Amino acid sequence: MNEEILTIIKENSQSHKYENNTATNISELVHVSRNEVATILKTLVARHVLMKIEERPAYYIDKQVFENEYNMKIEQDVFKSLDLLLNQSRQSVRDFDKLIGHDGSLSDLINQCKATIAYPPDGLPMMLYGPTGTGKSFIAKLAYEYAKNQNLLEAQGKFIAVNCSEYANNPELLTANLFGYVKGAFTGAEKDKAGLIELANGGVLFLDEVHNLKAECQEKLFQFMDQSIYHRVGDNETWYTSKVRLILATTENPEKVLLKTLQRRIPMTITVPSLQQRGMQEKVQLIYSMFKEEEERLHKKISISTKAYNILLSHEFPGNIGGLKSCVQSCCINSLFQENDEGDMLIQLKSLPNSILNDITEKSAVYTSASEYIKIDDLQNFIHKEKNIIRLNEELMKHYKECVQRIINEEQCIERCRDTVWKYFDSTLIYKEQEQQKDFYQNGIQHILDLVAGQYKFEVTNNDILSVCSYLNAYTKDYHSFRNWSVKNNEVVETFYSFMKQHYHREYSISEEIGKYLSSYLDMDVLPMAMITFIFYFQSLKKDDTYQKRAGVILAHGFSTASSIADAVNKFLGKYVFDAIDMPVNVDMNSVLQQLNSYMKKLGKTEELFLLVDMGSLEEIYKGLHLDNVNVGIINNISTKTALEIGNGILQNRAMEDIFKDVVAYSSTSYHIERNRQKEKVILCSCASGVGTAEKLKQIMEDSLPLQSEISVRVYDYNELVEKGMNSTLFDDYHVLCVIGTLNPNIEQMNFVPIEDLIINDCLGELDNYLEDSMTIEQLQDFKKNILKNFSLSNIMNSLTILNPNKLLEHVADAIDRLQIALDFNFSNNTCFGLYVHISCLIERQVMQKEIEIYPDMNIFEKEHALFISYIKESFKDVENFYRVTIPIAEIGYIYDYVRNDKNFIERGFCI
Ligand SMILES: Nc1ncnc2c1ncn2[C@@H]1O[C@H](COP(=O)(O)OP(=O)(O)OP(=O)(O)O)[C@@H](O)[C@H]1O
Repeated sequence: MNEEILTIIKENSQSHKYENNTATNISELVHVSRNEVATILKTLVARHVLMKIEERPAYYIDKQVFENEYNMKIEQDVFKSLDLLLNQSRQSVRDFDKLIGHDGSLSDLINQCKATIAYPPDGLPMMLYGPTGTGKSFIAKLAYEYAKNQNLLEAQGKFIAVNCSEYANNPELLTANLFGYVKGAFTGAEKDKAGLIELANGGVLFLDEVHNLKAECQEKLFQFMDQSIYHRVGDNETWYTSKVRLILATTENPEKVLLKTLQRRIPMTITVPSLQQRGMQEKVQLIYSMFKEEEERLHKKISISTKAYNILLSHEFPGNIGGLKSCVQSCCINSLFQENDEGDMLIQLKSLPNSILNDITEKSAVYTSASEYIKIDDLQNFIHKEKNIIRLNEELMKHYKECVQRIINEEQCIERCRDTVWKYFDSTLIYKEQEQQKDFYQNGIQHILDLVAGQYKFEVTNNDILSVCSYLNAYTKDYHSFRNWSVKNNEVVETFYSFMKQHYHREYSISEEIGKYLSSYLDMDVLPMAMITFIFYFQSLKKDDTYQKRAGVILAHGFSTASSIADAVNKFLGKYVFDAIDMPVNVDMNSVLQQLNSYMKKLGKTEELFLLVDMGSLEEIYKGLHLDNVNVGIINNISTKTALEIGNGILQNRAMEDIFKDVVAYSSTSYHIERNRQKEKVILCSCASGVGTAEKLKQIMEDSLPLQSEISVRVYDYNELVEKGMNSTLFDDYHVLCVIGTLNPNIEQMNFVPIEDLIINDCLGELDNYLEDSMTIEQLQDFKKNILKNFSLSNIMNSLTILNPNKLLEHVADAIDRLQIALDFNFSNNTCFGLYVHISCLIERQVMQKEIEIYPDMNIFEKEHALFISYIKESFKDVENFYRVTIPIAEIGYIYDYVRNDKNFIERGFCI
């Protein structure tokens, strides 16, 4: 019982949900009376295992967890409030540990400070150089505290700070205040006075904004630095001495503002980074601690809207940490009377100072799925990420152990783990780092992900790169704890890892591959628990289209038969083609089917699945599969050789049946194809004028389709359509509702709508016949309305050609007029229209030098229709001259097809 209670309290303590650890809550969870739980809790407090917070209702915190987190020892076991406990933890923090970033961006700086101030015998002068508000004064004060704590200073040694900019207009006064003066040294010097240098004797003198020191004062100062002696102002005789550790600070480049002689006497210049350079983790910590201070000051809890919070995180404060701090304070003042039902003060977007609101730009876009308001205390969850990574391990392990103990099933286990990992990765993305901050490390990871993505056919987004970087950052920072944790849990991690391999072969292979690259490129040793985390994360990666269309899986009995074959074949093919499912040797058919069906569920929208099995009745398998809109080909008795042949066929995009037939011909395999895929309904755009025209036509059609229509539009080469007719493989994959184009391909059983019908004739009624089964009445009406709008002649011309459509039409109309005169008959409106469009596209093709060179039986056409060819040449002479093109015979052939299909031409029985 104690164990169970302790686990609950530990978990809540780790996630800072302390308030959940009340006796009542716990008694409900463990199904034991509240009194009994209260007695147990009391004993645990007495044994210093738990701390009691005596609020109403009282709650409990795991002492060890708290002590580890705050890196301190707590003597007391009972506290009146949580704030008192937190206060104690804060007060116990010594000197440099008070700096946020002491274990991060400022750790080198702190080491430099420590070494300089402790340098024997009396420390060395140091210069802190950095933009305003970055913490130079704070660091100087902490350096003093450090020296004090290390007994480097005399007992009475003080910290004296002087801001030189306050004396900018009166440099003499600064010199006098620093070095002291004697009576009569200047008007008003009524008696001798010791300077600050003397006051600081045995302690630290901090000179801020030192670039304001005039040359004279600088000279006096370096003499003091050299020999620890100086004159008071007005007395050049007496030497005074003082033992002071000097810290100087400036926002200006010391090399430009200080005398060389002074510079030489400052051996250590320490650069303090700007707020932007501190990284997201430290920003969160700063915001947290600033609001925490305000909570204490105002005796109120604070919640902040995610929008306001994200702006605080991403805004570039010119005043750096100081600027952020004043912004936090302004927010609190502006929201003093803004409360929610729980009495929390609410910081909203409107609480931000106007200067920041006016500056909100695109780059403030932040990625968080958190709820609308965040409690300041909850920000803690985003801090200590290094420890979070161990907590993440713990949580994953907990789900897995529950699965092993059969408290939850495998599916639930995977779902919970995935959820946990995604939430973790989400929280690392609260703020998108800016592009220019990409460092070598990030570039390396991007390169690795790109390499692996190419091989495994998935897409990598910028967020993926940031997420992986962020995880690996935390991982390297806390590598030792991670390794210790792994050693302790080694056995379970190993079985967990093979469990993952069995269920997610593809993601497993991706993680392994990335692990290998990380080790060879970035010298990183990725432990199995980190691999497991990646396997869960990579389940979210979007597979690219080719993978999406055709998938392959090898299913075999034996510990690693399937995965060995799959790995070998994938390596050989240089692409990830096959997933693998390893089945225990004596497993029954039901379990096989169960595995397969859950695999099919994971697969998503695949059109074809190649299922390679080692044995078993094909019939038994396909009858047990839940197939939904996917064609499945099952082949048995597979080997590495047959798998390789099939993999090759998949990559070459050969038809499933052809691939299987080839394999069966030389091996003792058999196959069965279960066609279950519903063909996609399409409208085909195919134009004699070329694929380019068809593409543009497709665009207009797509713009006209109603939003929710299940019909899509595809382009198909006109000549291929004419040549192959219904035998084209296109019809295996698609249910073609109709073809729209400039010239009828004359295929039986195929509906054709000439483009001109969409423009001039009210022939849209015909579309009803073709589309009524695939669209609702409303959708059809919308579609037709959009067509009428989008298919005006000028719109078509504008979309189809890059040439000036008005000029082009004028020329074409003239040429067609001439052709009609030569032929001595008038084309029907439809033919005219078709010819306008066709010939305009034809001219554009010539101009762009993309002419059509083939016309079926061209030689015969040339011989038999010489007269027609000469008419065209004559009629289009001006067009040819104007555009400097020559209309080739093949193109004339297609013009002839228009003319020959004209109803007036047919009626008059012409033959030219
Ligand atoms: N690392 C840090 N952790 C916590 N608080 C910090 C940190 N750095 C600075 N601060 C806080 O930010 C505020 C500004 O710091 P500080 O005045 O020391 O900056 P500065 O560089 O001396 O500025 P200036 O150049 O304008 O004098 C102070 O309130 C300080 O306590």
